[in-house]
Amino acid sequence: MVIKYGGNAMKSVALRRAVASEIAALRAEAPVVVVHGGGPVIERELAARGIESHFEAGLRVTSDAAMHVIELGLCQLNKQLAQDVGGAVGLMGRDSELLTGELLDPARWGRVGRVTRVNAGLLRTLVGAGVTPVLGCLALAPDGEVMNVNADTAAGAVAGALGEGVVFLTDVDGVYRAFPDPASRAPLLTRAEAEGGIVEGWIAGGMIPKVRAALDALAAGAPFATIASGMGAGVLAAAVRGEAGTRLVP
Ligand SMILES: Nc1ncnc2c1ncn2[C@@H]1O[C@H](COP(=O)(O)OP(=O)(O)O)[C@@H](O)[C@H]1O
Ligand SMILES: CC(=O)N[C@@H](CCC(=O)OP(=O)(O)O)C(=O)O
Repeated sequence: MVIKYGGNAMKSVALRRAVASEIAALRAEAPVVVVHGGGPVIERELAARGIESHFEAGLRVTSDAAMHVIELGLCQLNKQLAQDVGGAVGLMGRDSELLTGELLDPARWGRVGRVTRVNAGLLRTLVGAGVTPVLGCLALAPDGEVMNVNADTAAGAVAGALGEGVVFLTDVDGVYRAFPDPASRAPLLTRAEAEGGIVEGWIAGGMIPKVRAALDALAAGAPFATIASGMGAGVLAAAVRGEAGTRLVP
């Protein structure tokens, strides 16, 4: 299965290690591919260099200078995560064309792209050799340079290409029908409900790319796609069993 890891669920070293050990424990049941972002690391690295960045429709507008810094930050995080998980190899999407794609609209977003092809064969080879791929979300653009891909989008594309289930770990227990009330968590959410939620506005901000990536993964053949919390012990395993989080259904 594919585990997407990023955002607030990696804000402290203790949390990062806790999530890594939950991911490592899951491998006793099924092989795992980790796809990660690193919004907090990116923010920190850009701020340290005085590079401002903002989001357009949930995607970070990425200048060439920002792209350079984002790659530095995410590559280092990638090595750290692979080490935390153990028995893993850290790679970026641009390595061996693991993730290739196209730029969305350079006039609007700079070097932001979407994934059109996944080197699923290499991921299967690594998993078959008993190694866990830990894949950073930066992909190869048609011009041979790196591009910035939202990590949820990248994880959804990987799950779809592998035909495997995906869990998106985040800082909330799933999709809430009345955010921020956790009692309003939807255990199941159909495509129609999710699309309605985006239009009506109760699914907003960073939840939109997660829901869209989950629906895209399902459409591409992933057997399940669940959004769950990376903040609590045991939640990941429960989410895989369908006992935590929000499972998107067709
Ligand atoms: N209906 C909703 N249910 C839960 N969270 C929501 C909802 N709508 C918007 N959100 C927001 O989405 C956030 C998760 O997205 P994001 O911050 O991008 O996560 P990550 O950084 O883990 O990828 C939540 O923390 C919450 O603020
Ligand atoms: C295009 C775009 O927005 N890319 C994201 C990539 C990292 C990411 O998605 O990280 P999280 O999963 O931690 O949010 C960004 O630059 O923040």
